[in-house]
Parts: sequence; C-alpha cells; structure tokens
Amino acid sequence: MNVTLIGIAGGSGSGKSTFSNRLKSYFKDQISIVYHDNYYKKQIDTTFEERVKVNYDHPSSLETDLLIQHLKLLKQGKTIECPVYDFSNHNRSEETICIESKPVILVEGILLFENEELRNLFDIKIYVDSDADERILRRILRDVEQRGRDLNGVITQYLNTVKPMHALYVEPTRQMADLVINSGFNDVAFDLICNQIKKILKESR
Ligand SMILES: Nc1ncnc2c1ncn2[C@@H]1O[C@H](COP(=O)(O)OP(=O)(O)O)[C@@H](O)[C@H]1O
Ligand SMILES: Nc1ccn([C@@H]2O[C@H](COP(=O)(O)O)[C@@H](O)[C@H]2O)c(=O)n1
Repeated sequence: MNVTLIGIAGGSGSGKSTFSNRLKSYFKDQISIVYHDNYYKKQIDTTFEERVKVNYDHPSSLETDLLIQHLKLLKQGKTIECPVYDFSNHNRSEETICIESKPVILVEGILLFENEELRNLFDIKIYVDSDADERILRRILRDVEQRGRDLNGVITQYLNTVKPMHALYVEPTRQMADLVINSGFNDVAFDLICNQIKKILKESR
C-alpha cells in the first residue's frame, strides 16, 4: 500500500485540529490521524509543580524520534501503539491507542516542520496561519475549558514560552509548507485537500 502523509502545522490555536478533525469526520475510517502532542515526553520522578514550568514549545519537550519511527512503520503499512498525552497532568498517560495504517495519514502539530527528518517524511505540508491575538484568545478559552488550566497560568505560559518559541521555531516553518491556509474553517482549502485525498483513495483501491 502506498501511504501519503499529510502534515498540518501552525501555531497553537491557529486551527490545526479544526482543519484535521473536519477531514477526519469527512473520511472517517478511510484515513488515520496522528497528533504530535501525544509524543510529549514522559516525565518520570517530577512533581506537578515542576512539570507546569517546563517549556512545552521547545522541540526538546517532544519525543520526535518516536513519532518519526511510528510514521515510518505506518508508511510500511504497519500498525502502531501511539502514546496518549494528558494535558491536565502535564504527562503521558498509561494508555496507548492503536493506529492502523491507511492510504492517507494526517499528522498534526505545532513543530512538525521544524525537525528536518520529520519534515521530509511528509508528501503534503500544510501550515494553518492565524493572527497571534486570535490564537491566544482561542487558547485561553480552550485551555481553561478543556485542558484544566486557569487564566493566569495560560497568560504566564504564553508570555514566557509559547510566544517566544512560536517566533523561533513555528513561524519560520511557514515558508516550508506547500500550502498556507488562513483558517481551519476555510472551505476552499477544505475542498482542495478533500479532492486530493479522494484522488489518492481512488488510486489506492
Ligand atoms: N477561524 C476560527 N474562528 C473561530 N474560532 C476558531 C477558528 N479556528 C479555530 N477556532 C477555535 O479555536 C480553538 C482552537 O482551535 P484548534 O483547531 O484546536 O487549534 P490548534 O489545533 O491549532 O491548537 C477551538 O475551540 C476552535 O473551535
Ligand atoms: N503539558 C503541556 C504540553 C503542551 N502544552 C501546549 O500545547 C501546545 C500545543 O498544542 P496545540 O493543540 O495548542 O497545538 C503548545 O503550545 C504547548 O504550550 C501545554 O500547555 N502543556
């Protein structure tokens, strides 16, 4: 089976999940999805207070080697046991999820195109772009509602690490993308990628 890997990168709160989840809802089990976020490193013998202070926007906070290994296995048609990350505990959970190889696999994450070996695995590279003010406002709502955070914590983390790391490691990868889209809700981009995926799925039958 020929496997096409589609990387969907962009800043935190830009709309990556919105875009990739729309595609997954449309194609359902015909495609698979892998989140780089699930590859945040397991932190052993650390207190919660220590884990809160980690710079989660620096490439070193992620076990990208494991993601690369897993994507290579998926490319070979093999199934992987993907880690699962628990944002409220700032640590990997004990569970894993089984991800099957499919002709099209979406991969999502802020730092996908920063690592050269990882970047080179993608057949299609998409960057979701969005203004910084919109991204932080969305992040505040999401992190408070879904990731067990409080307003002060989200703001402190944004100013100390998210914003400077975005400028250093995320925004420079915009120019490496094949396609830059301005919103996860952009219907033109959605139709373009949908049609491309339909073509790949048809050819794989
Ligand atoms: N263009 C948009 N307009 C309004 N809200 C949006 C838009 N894009 C995303 N959102 C909302 O912002 C939040 C973060 O979006 P998400 O797709 O999870 O971002 P990312 O995966 O890039 O961090 C979600 O609640 C989502 O519904
Ligand atoms: N324990 C953690 C781990 C990561 N983050 C933040 O997640 C962001 C990436 O995820 P998106 O869905 O927003 O793309 C990244 O900016 C990290 O700061 C966290 O807050 N806590």
